[in-house]
Amino acid sequence: LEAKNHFLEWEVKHAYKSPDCFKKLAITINGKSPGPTIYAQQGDTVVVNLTNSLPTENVALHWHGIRQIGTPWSDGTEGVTQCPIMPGDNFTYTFVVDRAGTYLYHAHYGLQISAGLYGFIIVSVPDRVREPFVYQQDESIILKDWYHNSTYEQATGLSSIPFSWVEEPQSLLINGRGRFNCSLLNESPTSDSNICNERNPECYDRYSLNVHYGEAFRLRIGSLTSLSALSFEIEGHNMTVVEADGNYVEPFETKNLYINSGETYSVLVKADQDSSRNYWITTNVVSREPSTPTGLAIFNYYPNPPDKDPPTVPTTGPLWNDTASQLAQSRAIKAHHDFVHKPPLISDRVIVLLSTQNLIDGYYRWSLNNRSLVLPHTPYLIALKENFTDAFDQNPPPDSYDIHNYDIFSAPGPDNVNATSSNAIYRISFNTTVDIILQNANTMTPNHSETHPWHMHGHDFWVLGYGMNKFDKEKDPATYNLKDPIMKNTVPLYPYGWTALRFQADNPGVWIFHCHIEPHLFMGMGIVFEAGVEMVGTLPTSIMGCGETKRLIRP
Ligand SMILES: O=C1O[C@H]([C@@H](O)CO)C(O)=C1O
Repeated sequence: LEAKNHFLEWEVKHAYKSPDCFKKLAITINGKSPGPTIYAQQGDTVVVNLTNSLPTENVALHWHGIRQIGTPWSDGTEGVTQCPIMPGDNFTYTFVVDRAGTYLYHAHYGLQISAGLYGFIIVSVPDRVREPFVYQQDESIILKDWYHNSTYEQATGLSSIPFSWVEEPQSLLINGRGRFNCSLLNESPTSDSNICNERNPECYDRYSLNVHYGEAFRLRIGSLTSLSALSFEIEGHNMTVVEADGNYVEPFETKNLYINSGETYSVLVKADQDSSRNYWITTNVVSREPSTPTGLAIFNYYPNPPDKDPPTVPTTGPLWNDTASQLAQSRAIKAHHDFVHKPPLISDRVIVLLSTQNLIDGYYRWSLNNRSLVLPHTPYLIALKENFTDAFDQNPPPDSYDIHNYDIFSAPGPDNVNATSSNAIYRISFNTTVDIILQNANTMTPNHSETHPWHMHGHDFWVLGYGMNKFDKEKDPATYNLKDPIMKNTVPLYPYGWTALRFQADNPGVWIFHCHIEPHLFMGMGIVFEAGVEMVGTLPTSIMGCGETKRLIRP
């Protein structure tokens, strides 16, 4: 059977949207937020011709979980793999979806995920290939936190003195739908009553998942929240987790699924409850003290009306600060016994990344080993291929931090002058095995440490383990799961804890590894690494046009 090509024409443009009844300027694809779902089969080629119709703003689109083997210039990461797509310009992304599974796409520029530029990529198995579970129906739910102020105000606050944090979102959206309580706004009679209006045709009914009694279905759940870690549940129904980030999971049952920004899961659900009524589908903020109401959708048993509210009070989810239960679920996620990819037993290099919040020149920034990432004007991929050594700092960042003296439990004071902004990158020998130990610490607020979902481009990594407190390089590696670790592309780092990963640097290119909380990446929370860039083929000139690359495309 032949692989297919999918040709998609996408126009990125502004539109007023009211997904939770509050009218907001959003960034859409062909007028939609979330954008269209890409459905393809393993081995197919996806071609997206993107036109940037934003009048005053650049754009870039990342294909999250797609490794871009042989096409590192299609990764869609502005400053790393391409110049941004300017207003009025267009750019063609071409890539192979080489593995079945549940993936995402989203903007990789500014705070455009927060503005609504996101969607699903669903890749089915080849014909005649069986998955390790059966289901009658394949459904999907994409989760989003939603802010009412503009992403321009947010970006300004994050990059100003005094610092102004984005705070908690106003709504949680399930498949792009929520319902904000407009009466909370206290609108004066003179204010525009169209700002928040439940009769607005854009303010839809709740999303409704329609099932027949007795059926089993697969539910794909993806999160592209800007900030919030979430718990997801279907009232009265347990879920069996079977897929994580495109990899089959040794099945386990749970009442609620924890999901961080950038993660995808598939769960199996049996419609075996009282079919004379509907049930709530709920999502709640965890990890940060919530002030956002529960996100709601309806689990609808045929033949009840799809929009009929269930007779019960919606579930409020687990305690937001029950880190132990989140950690327990993370540890329960292992590779399916028939789909174990064994990691190499030893690594060639260990990079320990201490994650801290610091003041740099009075600005709030996040740093890894005291380096806060700022992207250069010349994308790394082009700078490295063309040997533009002035394009970024050529001294590599450190592989560790001052482990003996740094106290991860105390807030770095404003007098911490060690952290600096940097565009330096890690150079990794091609095809070597690398461990990354993510080490969490206290923020600048006393007795406060946060959860960060870390996402790697171009690779899946093995999740070797999680622990609390300071990673001990003598003792903790003995606890690694080298037998059946799950492979993922996004993994949580818990408060005051560590997460250990291993990956094979086998994909030639330049890749970013970063916190998937969009404002945190904006504040420098990421690293960039290169491996095998000399093996990358001829770069398309369409990725050029900014920084020093201008000289490459002039005759
Ligand atoms: O980056 C962040 O800044 C704030 C707070 O730490 C300082 O206001 C917060 O909660 C973050 O996640």
